[in-house]
Amino acid sequence: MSTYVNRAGLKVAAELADFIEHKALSGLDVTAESFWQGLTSLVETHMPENRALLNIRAELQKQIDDWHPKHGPATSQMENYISFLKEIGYLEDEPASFQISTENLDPEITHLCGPQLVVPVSNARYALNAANARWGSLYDALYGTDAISRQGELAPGKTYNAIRGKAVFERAAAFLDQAFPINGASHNDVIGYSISQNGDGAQLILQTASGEVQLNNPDAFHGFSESNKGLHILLRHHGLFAELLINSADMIGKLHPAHVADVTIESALSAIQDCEDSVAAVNAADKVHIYSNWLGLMRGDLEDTFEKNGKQTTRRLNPERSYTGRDGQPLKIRSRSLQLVRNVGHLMMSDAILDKNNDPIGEGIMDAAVTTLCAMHDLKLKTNSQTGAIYIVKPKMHGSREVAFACQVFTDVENFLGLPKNTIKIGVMDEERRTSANLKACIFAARERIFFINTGFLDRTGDEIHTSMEAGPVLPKDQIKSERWLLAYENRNVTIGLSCGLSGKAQIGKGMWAKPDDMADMLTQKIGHPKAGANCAWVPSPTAATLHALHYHEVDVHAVQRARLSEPTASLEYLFSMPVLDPQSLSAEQIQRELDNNAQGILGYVVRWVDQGIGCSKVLDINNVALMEDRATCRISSQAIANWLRHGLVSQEQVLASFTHMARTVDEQNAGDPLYIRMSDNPDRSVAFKAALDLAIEGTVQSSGYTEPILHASRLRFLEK
Ligand SMILES: CC(=O)SCCNC(=O)CCNC(=O)[C@H](O)C(C)(C)COP(=O)(O)OP(=O)(O)OC[C@H]1O[C@@H](n2cnc3c(N)ncnc32)[C@H](O)[C@@H]1OP(=O)(O)O
Ligand SMILES: O=CC(=O)O
Ligand SMILES: [Mg+2]
Repeated sequence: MSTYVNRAGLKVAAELADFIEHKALSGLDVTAESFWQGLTSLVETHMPENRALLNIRAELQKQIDDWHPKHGPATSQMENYISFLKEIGYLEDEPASFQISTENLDPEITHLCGPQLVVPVSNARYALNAANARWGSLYDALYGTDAISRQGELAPGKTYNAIRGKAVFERAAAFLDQAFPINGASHNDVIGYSISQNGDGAQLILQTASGEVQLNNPDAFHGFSESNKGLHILLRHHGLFAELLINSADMIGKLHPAHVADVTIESALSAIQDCEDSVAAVNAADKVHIYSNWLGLMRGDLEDTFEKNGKQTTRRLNPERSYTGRDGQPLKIRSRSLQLVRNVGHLMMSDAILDKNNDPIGEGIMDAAVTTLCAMHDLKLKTNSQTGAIYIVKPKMHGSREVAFACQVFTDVENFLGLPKNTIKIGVMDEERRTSANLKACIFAARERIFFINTGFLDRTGDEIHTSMEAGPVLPKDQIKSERWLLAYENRNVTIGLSCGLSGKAQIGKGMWAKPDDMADMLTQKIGHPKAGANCAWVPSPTAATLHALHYHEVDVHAVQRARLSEPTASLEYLFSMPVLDPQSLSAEQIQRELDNNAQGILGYVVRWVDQGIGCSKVLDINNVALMEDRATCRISSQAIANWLRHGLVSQEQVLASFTHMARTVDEQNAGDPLYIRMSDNPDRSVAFKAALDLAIEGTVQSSGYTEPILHASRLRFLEK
C-alpha cells in the first residue's frame, strides 16, 4: 500500500509525487503547483464522463446480450440487427465527407513506410533496443532465423557455417537487385564496391569481372563514410536507407566476393513504447518505473546495464549516423526509431492517485498527463520528433464519443502544460467492434490530431467474441481469424482511412506478427500488409523489423493507396457477419484440443504476469509454436473458452480438468527458469492458476471481455502474500 501526500486536493503516492517533482519537471518551465493544479482539474472535469462512457459500454452490451436469445445470430436477420444497433446508439450517424487536418507530423508518419516495432516500456533493455532498432543487420536477421532454411548443410551449427553464410550473401544480393538494380548485371556479379571522389562530390563504383557497371538509378547512392569497421556506402530506395559495409579484412567480408561484410537496413521507422497490453503495471511503483523509462527515452539519457554472454554491457541510445553526402557535404542520418507511447485505455483506475473522495483516478487520464509531461523534454531537445509532436497511441476505445473524450483530455493537458493546441497527436487503435463500425465518426472526432489508425486485430477478435457472446458458440480461434468479418474489418479500415485523407498525412497501420520465431512464414505473409495499402505494420522484435522492412522495398505503398482510393467500403453486413459454429461440426477430440490449447496459452502467459510481473511473453502453443502472448491474445483465448462454456460445448469440470492438466505442461516448459513458481503441485494455492482459470470461467461477465481486472487483482494478491 502506498504512502500518500496531498497535492492540490489529490492524494498522490509519495514515489509518484517524488518522480514528478524531482525528475519529470526538472528542466521544464512548468511548476509543480501548476502541474498538480492542472491534474486536479483534469480529474474533476473528466472522471464523470470517463465513468459515463464505461456505463454506456455495459448498457449497450446488455442490450445486445438480450437481443440475441430473441432473434438469433446477426447473420440470420442482418437488416433487423443493424436497425437495432442504430436504435440503441451502437451505430452512429456517419459524418459527411471530410479530410483530416493534423499538422506538424514527422516524415516517419506522413511519408516513409516501414515496420512499427512494439516494446514493453517497463523493460529498459528492450526499450533501448527498440529505440535503436531503426537500423538492423540484414546478414544477422537472415543468418540467425529461419528466413534461411536451417535444414541439412544450411543448419547454423556451433561455429560460423560458411555455406549458410553464402546463402545469406545470395539473399542479400537478391534484395540489392530488387531495391538497387544494376544495368545489365546483378549484385552477385559485383567484385568490388568503391567510392571515387572529385571536385563535384562522390560517385559509387561497381566493379564486375567484365568491367564497371552502374546502378539503374545512380541517385540511389546517397553518401559514404569510413570508419575502423570499413567503408560504409549509403543507398536509398522508397525513402528507406540501406548501407553496405565493405571490409576485406573482416571475418565475414573476406568470405564475400566483393568484401561486403554486412548489409544494414533501415528497419523500425517507429517504435511504440507500450504502457498497456505488454506490461504488468499494477501499483504506483510499477507506474513510476514505466514513466521513468519513458522520461529517459525522451531526455535521451536512458541506459541499462546487464549481463549478456557472460559480459557486462551498458546499452544507451545510438547517436546520429554521419556520412559525407554525394555532394561532398556532411550528412546526418537518423539512427533511432521515432518514439510513440501507448497509454492505457479508459477502463482501468489507478490508486497511484486518489481523488477528493479517495477514489482511484482514471489511469488513462494519469497516463495522458504524465507521459506528455515527460515528452516535453523532447520538445526542447528535438532528438525524437523534429516537428514538435508528441505521439500517444490510445487503445481500446469504443465509438466516437470515447475518441472525442480522449481528445478533450489531451486538449486540457496541453492547456495546463502550456503547450500549443494539438501538440499531442493521437493514434487511434481500431480494435473494438464499435470503433470499427463507426470508424469514420471516430476519425472525425480526432481529425485535428490523428496520426494513425491501426487494426489491432487481436483485441478486435476478443471483442468480436465478447460482443456476440449470446449469439451462439464461436469457431475455433484460428478459424475466426479467417472469416469474412475480419477481411471486411481490415478492408474498411484502409478504405475509410483513405477516404478521410490519411494518405500522405498519417499512417494506416496493421497488426502484430505474433509468431516471433517464425520469420520465414512472416516473410511470406506479412507482405500482405503493405500490399493492402498499410504504411506500417507491427512487429514483435528488431529482427522481425529488419526482415519486414524488405516488404516496403518490394511494395510502393503510396501507389497502392492511390489505387485503392476509389474502392468502395465493405458493407456493415460483412463486418457483422461472423457465423456461429455448428457444434456438430467438431469432434469431441477437436473440442478438447482447442480447449487445451487455449488453457495452455492462458496459463503460460498468466503465470509470468502474476508471479513475475512480466506483461508479454513467448509461450508455446499445443503444437509447440512459440507465440507472443499479451493481454489481447489472452483476451481471445479466455473469451473463446468462456463462450464454449456458455453454450455447453465444454463443461466447467472439463475446463478445470484441462487447466489442471495443462498446468503440468506449463510447469515443465518453465523448468529452466529459476524464478518460476510451479502451479501444478498445489493449484488451489497458486494465485496464478486461479487467475488463469477465472479468466475463462468468469469470462462472460468481464467488462468487454478484458483481462486487466482479474490480472491486476491477482498480481496485487500475489504481492501481498
Ligand atoms: C496485441 C498487442 O498489443 S501487440 C503489442 C504488444 N506486444 C509487444 O510489445 C511484443 C514485444 N515483444 C516482446 O516483448 C518480446 O519479443 C517477446 C516477449 C515476444 C519475446 O521475448 P524474448 O523471449 O525475450 O525474445 P528473444 O529471446 O527471442 O530475444 C531477446 C532479444 O531480442 C530483443 N527484443 C525482443 N523483443 C524486442 C522488442 N519488442 N523490442 C526491442 N528488443 C526486443 C531483446 O532486447 C533481446 O536482445 P538483447 O539480449 O540484445 O537485449
Ligand atoms: O493492440 C493490438 C491488438 O491487436 O490488440
Ligand atoms: Mg490491442
